[in-house]
Amino acid sequence: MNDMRFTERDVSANDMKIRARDVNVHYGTSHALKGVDVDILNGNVTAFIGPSGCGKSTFLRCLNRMNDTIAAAKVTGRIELDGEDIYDPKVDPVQLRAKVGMVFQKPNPFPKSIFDNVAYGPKIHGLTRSRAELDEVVEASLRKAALWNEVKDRLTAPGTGLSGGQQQRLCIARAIATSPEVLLMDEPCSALDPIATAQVEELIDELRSQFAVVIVTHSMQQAARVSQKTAFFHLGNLVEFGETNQIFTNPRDPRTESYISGKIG
Ligand SMILES: Nc1ncnc2c1ncn2[C@@H]1O[C@H](COP(=O)(O)OP(=O)(O)OP(=O)(O)O)[C@@H](O)[C@H]1O
Repeated sequence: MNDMRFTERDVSANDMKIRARDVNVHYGTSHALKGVDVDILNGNVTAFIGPSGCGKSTFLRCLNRMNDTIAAAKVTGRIELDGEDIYDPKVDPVQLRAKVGMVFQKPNPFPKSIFDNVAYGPKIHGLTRSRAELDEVVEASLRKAALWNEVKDRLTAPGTGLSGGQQQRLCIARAIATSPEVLLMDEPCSALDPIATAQVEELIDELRSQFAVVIVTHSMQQAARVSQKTAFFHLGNLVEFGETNQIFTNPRDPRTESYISGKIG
């Protein structure tokens, strides 16, 4: 299949989840992200790669307005979720973040029980009407996060007592308990050992059948393993965006080539 046909298929209205156009971010006078255009598609894992400080996390945080929480950050441009402008003043960022969930680099369970960590989002968003329904959501979320079998007999134990890899899967369960449409993951495996990393990577592949997944990673091997689309950032610019296989085997921009061959970064 040639690239043009891929492009036509990929941008069909059903596949498009997030459409970002001319996104710029300034932190005070520093121009951290420069005119970025990206399409995030349903059923895909999209990896953001690039050297430290190139703007990957800054752009990721634009997608659920987490930059709103950073006083110095000013975001311009347009980002649509299902065709709706997420920066429209009518949009409630808390509701938006239930639809566009996020998992951070360091597992950060709340100082609550395993059950309450997962139940928190459905409770504050009023998504369940009874205790039985809440129990179902918690179990389903822990199952989707591949953690249920390890914790089902100790749901009242503190989430912080789990291993690092289990804590990260708990955070994934917490993020998916509100039935998000997009899951943003900022270096989700960087604090994990190789076994826990493999478990989370396997999970990411399963999750993409339910949500669009976006992952920031420093590991090119991980990007190649888990993603279908890759965006390469450099000095605040989106240099190249395309099929992961093409980016890693036949990059079009010399800067991408230098990065994947280890010459920059
Ligand atoms: N809260 C902030 N205040 C001021 N500047 C920031 C802030 N967060 C990021 N920056 C700056 O914006 C630029 C992009 O940072 P960002 O964290 O998005 O890069 P990154 O590609 O995710 O880096 P890394 O791979 O090291 O996490 C950097 O120059 C960084 O110093």
